[in-house]
Amino acid sequence: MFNQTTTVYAAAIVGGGSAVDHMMFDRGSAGDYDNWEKLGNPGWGWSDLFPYFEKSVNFTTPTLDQQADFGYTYDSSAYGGYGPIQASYPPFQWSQQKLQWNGWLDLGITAQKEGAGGDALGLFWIPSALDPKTETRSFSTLGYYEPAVSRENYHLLTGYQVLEVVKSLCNCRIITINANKEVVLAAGAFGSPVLLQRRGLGPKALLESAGIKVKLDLPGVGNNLQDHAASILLYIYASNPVPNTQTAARNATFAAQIQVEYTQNRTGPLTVGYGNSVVFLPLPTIDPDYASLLAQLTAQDSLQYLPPGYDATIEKGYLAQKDLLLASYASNSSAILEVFFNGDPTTTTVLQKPLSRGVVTLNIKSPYSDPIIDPRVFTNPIDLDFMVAILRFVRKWFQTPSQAPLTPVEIIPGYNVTSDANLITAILTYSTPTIGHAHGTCAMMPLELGGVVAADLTVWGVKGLSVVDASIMPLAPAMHLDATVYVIAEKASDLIKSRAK
Ligand SMILES: Cc1cc2nc3c(=O)[nH]c(=O)nc-3n(C[C@H](O)[C@H](O)[C@H](O)COP(=O)(O)OP(=O)(O)OC[C@H]3O[C@@H](n4cnc5c(N)ncnc54)[C@H](O)[C@@H]3O)c2cc1C
Repeated sequence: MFNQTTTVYAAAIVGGGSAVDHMMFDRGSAGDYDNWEKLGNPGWGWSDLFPYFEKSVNFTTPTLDQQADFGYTYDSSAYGGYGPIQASYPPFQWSQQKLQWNGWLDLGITAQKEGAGGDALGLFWIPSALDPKTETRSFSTLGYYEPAVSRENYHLLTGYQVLEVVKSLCNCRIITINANKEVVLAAGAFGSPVLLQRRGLGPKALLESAGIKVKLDLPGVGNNLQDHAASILLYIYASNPVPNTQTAARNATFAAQIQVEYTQNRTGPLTVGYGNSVVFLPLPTIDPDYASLLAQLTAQDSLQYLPPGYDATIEKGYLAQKDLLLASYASNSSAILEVFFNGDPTTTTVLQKPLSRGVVTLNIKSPYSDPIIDPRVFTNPIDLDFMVAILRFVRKWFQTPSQAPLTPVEIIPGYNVTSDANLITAILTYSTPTIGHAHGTCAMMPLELGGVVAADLTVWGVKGLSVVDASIMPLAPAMHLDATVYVIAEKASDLIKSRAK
């Protein structure tokens, strides 16, 4: 990013990101999924996906005491099922979080009873992927793999890396696995496109430059990379009551106490993942001047900001996405900003619907080594304008009467940074291109829009090969991705079973 290299996180473990992530378990708004359907994917709108959300999760309601202590609200009808992934609220929250919560109310943000019913907007609680019986992480290995492990036709090979899809390689340390019916790739937004490229399925020019025989020129493979880039607003609370989110790091006695409390009672701060409070806001709420920004975007030649060498089909697909994004930005029911907060003053402000697009390619000099990831965040300058509006808005939150008892003091970027130009410099300095939400690199879209997989998740033009992971999401939804990745997998299982008949 910005001519620098940076660390990109990708889980290398059975269970993938769900085994290591922050356990925030939420869903996007209905319109985010409806946009997928509008991009030429019948069966992928909110009403089609809702049954799979219900099927994949088992939600446990917080106790009455927890509701009274922390203010948890929920609507069980958004969850329904008795699925493999446990969602629940931890029996602890930091007291400072209440003041932060009230700060949003001071700004006129509406508190929602529940965000999982297709209306993930405003201020609301989200559960953790947390088993309430053990107060431990609930994730795909426990929820989906372990119940199936005893099946004779199910084998998990650990300690191996997939090098290529279907190729005989004679080497004693390399094994070949043949598929009778279908190969399903689920290597994530960085892994899946590179496996396709190694197989000769991808942008022709890239494959030729890597010396790979082109089996099918599929320009979209590895393109359309999106993530939720975030800027950090570093505050301290000068009057921060102890204990607070920092106490365990600074006080060994407290750290030991909370460890004992967790081990003995399964209560206390160690039951909390990252946190359970979020605010998701639309552009009109954040930026009073949003109409002129959108007029600029309408007039903008946005194709000039795409990665060089984009194929005409991908450009067409991007313009279709831009039309949907313009409508989303103007709407009060589509979020562009997320702030997740847990009582800590350091705040991550996350852009939910970026215009910029990145690229994942194999390393042309060494196709079997790690992929080359170019997130290209903020390459479309309007993304920076969004971030400027976002930072200005979130600063107001720190200045609300409710937060005053904590005495917030801005450290980064600092109160003297006020002009657009200086805020942009700060954003470029203090941002991360990823919060682990990479997606879009094997986009589910029609071939003529630069798509890689069809609405049944099979790779265009290839028999018996499908992709089932976050890489198929064509357009960034406003949420943390895990719950939706489970939904993609649940729907894929129905699709695979129906074509196996
Ligand atoms: C630090 C971090 C925090 C996050 N926090 C949250 C959160 O709180 N809530 C939330 O909802 N989401 C969160 N996410 C995002 C979420 O975890 C991911 O979006 C999600 O796991 C993506 O699922 P996936 O199946 O597409 O890919 P992954 O989960 O990445 O799974 C891909 C799997 O394929 C394996 N793989 C890749 N290449 C190969 C190969 N060649 N051979 C063999 N195996 C291979 C990988 O090891 C991995 O196990 C977070 C992500 C990160 C990194």
